[in-house]
Amino acid sequence: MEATLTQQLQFSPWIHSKSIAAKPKGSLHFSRRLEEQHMLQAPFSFNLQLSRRSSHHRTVALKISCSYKNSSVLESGNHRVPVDETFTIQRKSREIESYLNGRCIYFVGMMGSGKTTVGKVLSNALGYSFSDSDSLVEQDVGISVAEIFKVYGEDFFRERETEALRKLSLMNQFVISTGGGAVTRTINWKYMREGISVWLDVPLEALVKRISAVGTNSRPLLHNDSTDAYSKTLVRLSTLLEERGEAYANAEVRVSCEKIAAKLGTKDVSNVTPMAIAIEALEQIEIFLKREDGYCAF
Ligand SMILES: Nc1ncnc2c1ncn2[C@@H]1O[C@H](COP(=O)(O)OP(=O)(O)O)[C@@H](O)[C@H]1O
Ligand SMILES: O=C(O)C1=C[C@@H](OP(=O)(O)O)[C@@H](O)[C@H](O)C1
Repeated sequence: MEATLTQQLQFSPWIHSKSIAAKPKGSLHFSRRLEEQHMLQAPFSFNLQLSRRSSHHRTVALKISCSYKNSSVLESGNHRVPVDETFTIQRKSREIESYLNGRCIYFVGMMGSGKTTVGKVLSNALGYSFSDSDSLVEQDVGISVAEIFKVYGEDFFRERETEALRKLSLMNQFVISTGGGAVTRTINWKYMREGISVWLDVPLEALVKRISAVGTNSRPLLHNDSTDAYSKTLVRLSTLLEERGEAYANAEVRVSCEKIAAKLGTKDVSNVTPMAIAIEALEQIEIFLKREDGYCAF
């Protein structure tokens, strides 16, 4: 989808033909006639076009034109500059905030899918607080998730995880990173439905690469004594994804990293930044709200 915003700026600065002519070829140049005169005052207009493609990488087209005594004496080529993602996420956040009406956003997804990383980016953009259900459990029990699994077992952890989600369901204006296994319990969905659940759908290979980069110490379900941690992590994550795939699909919103990468013209999701994912999450949440007609602007 292309949409352009054209901004005409007219002003008449003093222009020194030599300084402009010194610019690299193809950027700005004067016709020959002007070069004899070193100083002139000419009506000078900028033409800025913000072109919006379907992806988050919008660009600004800068076209400069200048006329002197009713004849064009200066022209520039089209210059396209990427518009910073920060501008985009701030704009999207402002657009959606009143629709959200303070409801929490719950990120669900496999270990390593970016729930915490993207969650912090989004909370910052929305001016929401950020919370991580794992951290709440650790604060409640007083030891790490890995130690909880070791000392009390997974069932104990799952009970504490549900309690953390129950407490979070009473909050407003939070972005919440849930543990990768939160989707496995129906009761957890009851709590997450108080807000909007967003599934970060990341390909298995990317998950393994990301987790291998930081190690599996904090993820007890991936603990292994194998010398080849990468392949063990791959096998374990693949099994978990197989078991949970349908559960993640219960989320109201899905953010596909592969689709974002495709919009960027690549198949490599490692080029997809947390900011780009957060922007896509906002766009998909907006679509969800409009489809459900569930938003009520103030
Ligand atoms: N879009 C991304 N591109 C590259 N690395 C990422 C991206 N999102 C997260 N990561 C990295 O992946 C690892 C896991 O991210 P994290 O946010 O902790 O995932 P989760 O909370 O879902 O387990 C971290 O090292 C993080 O820096
Ligand atoms: O997938 C899982 O079952 C788990 C994921 C972990 O959270 P992250 O998704 O933040 O790693 C943590 O809740 C626990 O180790 C169990």
